[in-house]
Amino acid sequence: MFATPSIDAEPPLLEVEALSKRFVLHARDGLALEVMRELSFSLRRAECLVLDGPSGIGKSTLLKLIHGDYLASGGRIRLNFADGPLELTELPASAWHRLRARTIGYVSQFLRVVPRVPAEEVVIEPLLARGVDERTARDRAREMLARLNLPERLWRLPPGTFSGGEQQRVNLARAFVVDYPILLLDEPTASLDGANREVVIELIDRARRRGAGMIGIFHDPDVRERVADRRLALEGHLLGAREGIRR
Ligand SMILES: Nc1ncnc2c1ncn2[C@@H]1O[C@H](COP(=O)(O)OP(=O)(O)OP(=O)(O)O)[C@@H](O)[C@H]1O
Repeated sequence: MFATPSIDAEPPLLEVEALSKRFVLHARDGLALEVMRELSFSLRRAECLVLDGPSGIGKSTLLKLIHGDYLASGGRIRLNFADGPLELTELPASAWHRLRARTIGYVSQFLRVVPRVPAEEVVIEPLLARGVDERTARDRAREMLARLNLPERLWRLPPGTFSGGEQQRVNLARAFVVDYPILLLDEPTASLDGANREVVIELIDRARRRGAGMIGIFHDPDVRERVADRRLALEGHLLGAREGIRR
């Protein structure tokens, strides 16, 4: 008898094994802050994994480790592509730019604005980086900004002076305008009103339907409930700062 291939036979999109992180505070006489110890989990295609756990437990740190903003102190992060696995913890610094442009989208808590670059160009940039022609990129960026209800009069202005919610919507447009296989969402609805929260929930549903794997932090319990396919409680795996300080 031959085994029937099933979707479960597919390797997970992302595998995290025994991931650890300690920050060494050089300005504090080399004090080490242990934030994560041997965390293991996996992320499948077409799912939204929601991180649970109290403030300071390491949720944002986990997203930053996967996005390559922080170096792991131990363990592995593996991406399984159709043509084989890629070990992110061994990736040279020069390869990260391409990986972020093509594979891992990230909505950070705060928009990192580049002075004088208008909102529309901020959203177009990841499309151009993926080789989309300028006309199509502009149309798609405008469509996404309109979908997120950013007033058209703001599109040609740099977002540095925008309100928190307006900046957050530029950030969201930049991440959702591209069909990233993996999306990391750090409080994407924190500064939004109810109507725009609904738009984000729809964008997450749409990303799930096209097969994206998402890891998200959502403080709003209603949003958390509605978007989560699975939850990952960090308490069991992580040390809070209280226990973590060691020399
Ligand atoms: N760059 C850094 N240097 C030193 N310590 C850091 C750094 N980044 C995070 N930490 C510490 O790591 C711990 C976890 O922080 P993190 O932001 O990941 O928590 P969180 O669970 O996302 O919290 P919140 O829900 O409040 O956003 C905190 O004690 C924080 O002070």
